[in-house]
Amino acid sequence: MPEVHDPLTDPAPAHDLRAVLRIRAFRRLWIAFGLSSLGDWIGLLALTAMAKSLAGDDYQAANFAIGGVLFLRVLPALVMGPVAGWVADRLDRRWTMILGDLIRAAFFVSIPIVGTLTWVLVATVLIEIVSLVWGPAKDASVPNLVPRHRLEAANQLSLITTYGTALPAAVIFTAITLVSRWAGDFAIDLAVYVNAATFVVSALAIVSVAEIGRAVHDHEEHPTLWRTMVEGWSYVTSTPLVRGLVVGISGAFAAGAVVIGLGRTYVEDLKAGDPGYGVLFGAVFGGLALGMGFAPRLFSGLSRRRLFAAGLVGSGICLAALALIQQIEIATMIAILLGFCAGASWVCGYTLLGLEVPDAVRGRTFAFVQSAVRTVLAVTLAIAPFAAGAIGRNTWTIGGRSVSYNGAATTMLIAAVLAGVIGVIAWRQMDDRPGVPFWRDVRRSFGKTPGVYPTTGLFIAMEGGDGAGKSTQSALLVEWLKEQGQQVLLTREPGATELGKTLRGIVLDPATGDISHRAEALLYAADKAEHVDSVIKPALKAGAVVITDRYVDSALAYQGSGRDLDLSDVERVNRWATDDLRPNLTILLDLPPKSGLDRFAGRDRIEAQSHDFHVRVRNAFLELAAAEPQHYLILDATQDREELAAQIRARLQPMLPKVN
Ligand SMILES: Nc1ncnc2c1ncn2[C@@H]1O[C@H](COP(=O)(O)OP(=O)(O)O)[C@@H](O)[C@H]1O
Ligand SMILES: Cc1cn([C@H]2C[C@H](O)[C@@H](COP(=O)(O)OP(=O)(O)O)O2)c(=O)[nH]c1=O
Repeated sequence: MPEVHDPLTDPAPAHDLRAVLRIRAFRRLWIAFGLSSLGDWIGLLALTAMAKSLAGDDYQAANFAIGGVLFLRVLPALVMGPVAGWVADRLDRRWTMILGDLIRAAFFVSIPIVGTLTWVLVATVLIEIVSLVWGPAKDASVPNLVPRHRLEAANQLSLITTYGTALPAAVIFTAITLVSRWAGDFAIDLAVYVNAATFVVSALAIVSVAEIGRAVHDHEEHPTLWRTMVEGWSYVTSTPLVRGLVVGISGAFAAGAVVIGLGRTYVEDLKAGDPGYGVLFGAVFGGLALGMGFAPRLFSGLSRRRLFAAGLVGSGICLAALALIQQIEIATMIAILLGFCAGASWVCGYTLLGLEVPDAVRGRTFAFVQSAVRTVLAVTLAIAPFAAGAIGRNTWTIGGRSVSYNGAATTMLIAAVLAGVIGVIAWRQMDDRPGVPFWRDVRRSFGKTPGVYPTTGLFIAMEGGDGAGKSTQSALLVEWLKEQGQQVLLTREPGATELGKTLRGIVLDPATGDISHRAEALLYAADKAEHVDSVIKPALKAGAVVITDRYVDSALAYQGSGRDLDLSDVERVNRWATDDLRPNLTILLDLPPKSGLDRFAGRDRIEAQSHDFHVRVRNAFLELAAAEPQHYLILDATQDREELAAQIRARLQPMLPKVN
């Protein structure tokens, strides 16, 4: 693909992943990185399989060998993570990556040639150490290749690629082992060679990215792992919600890790061999990707906290089913479901952490979570196979029938119970909708219709807390749109119609006092119904750009989450009221509630609600946006007016109706 555009002026929105890939240098680095990740996963599968076969037929020895490989994979990161970053900062990044790839390729080639278990283990550690320097060199060069506003999308792409390549790796591994089954152990050797080849190709790809250049030495301090852990720990332990989240996220990881750690012997017990292992591994990671990608959208009406805890309990149930149902085809289905549940929890946990942890400690908290997850991963990967080996193969004779029950399945069952217990504890600590039965929530949140998006004109909603700057930005936007020759209508809720004015008087006048929350929701909904029918729809039909200052999201946030109403009830009422007409784009001006309310002095009936109420409202807005990112532009409203206006214009430019 030739470089036909300037990445700085690419009009695509900042979160558009394809726009990052249009940047040639980044695209090449990404290809190299994708290949290395793919190679890494194939290598992991091949080395565990090799460790097993080198350990011989002894169940215990095989489990110990696999546990050893997996544990040694994560050990260097634990011990040397921060040091590796420091080293990477002092070397030429491009050469670090090229040599890193070549060295890893050489180590992988050496493994089948030497062919001893000791060398498998030693080489695993050495390869991992090289990877540890390679990773930060790559991460640090990305900001030099992409413009600032695309950095987040670039990071997201890196993350997706790191975990996403596990699935094709599993497919390739399975294919190699199936095709060359007749070749015995050579199949595994072949997988290791394929893996080495991916590193060589990756090195070649990096040779062509001259832009990476020499590391600009910065003096930014890298906090030690120890300090990160201590600071994160003190914040996490003193905040119940965050404590629940961290324990839960670690639990979700541990559930996945148990399957990976025990998978090799588990499939052996089911007589499914190497191809079976590849399939099971791919199933867990495929499910994980599905859960991360689709669960929040699939259950968009379910509170994130509930989805988080439900995912954990679900992982536990799947793990138990996996232990009890000893049949490879069914086990594969369950493994997908298990990955899905763990992925749903993981992504909700991360979103919630992002929402609930204040700016000042967020960096440290995330660093703590990363370290905690690595530790849990290392411990689980190491302990699970050892526990399985220690339990061994058991056969009991009950009533004349012999029942065999093996260490791998027993250990999974124990882990299942632990995951379930953690899920229930997380549920208890975090449930934000006590009294509303879970299944009713699920039923209502599932399988919603997608809503109606206008095809003539353009419908834009401004949303955000009180004082976020919606009126200011709406006015600036109207001015710009008119300059572009657009027909524009600026309107607002509540109070844009005659009926609306009366309703606005009632809902906002402090003299109204406390009214039933359902009545309040219905008054706002009545204002919307009149607004949509008599103002918004006719203007859109005439081809205008309609900007509304507040719309349905305000009702979902203020009445659905601020008040103690059922979010899905509020949603249904509002869908009905608006004929399910949705904005083509919602601009969310995000601001901590206090900053917004400090911008002015008077308080109407809603603004006078408690601080907690406004925090719930803010989080609800962010969750709505996170569930459907393609229809949202989230802006940090602490920026100055002009900066905000420029970002809004950049996002809207490609969406505007054609002017004759
Ligand atoms: N980006 C900004 N930075 C600082 N103050 C702002 C900004 N945008 C608006 N304001 C001020 O904040 C107050 C609330 O802005 P307004 O646009 O009325 O918010 P909203 O319509 O969301 O309630 C006004 O006094 C406005 O001048
Ligand atoms: C549209 C809408 C607004 N509201 C609230 C949010 C605001 O506090 C108030 C509208 O007040 P308004 O003064 O128009 O908004 P702002 O303070 O942002 O300029 O009504 C709801 O609770 N539900 C809704 O559906």
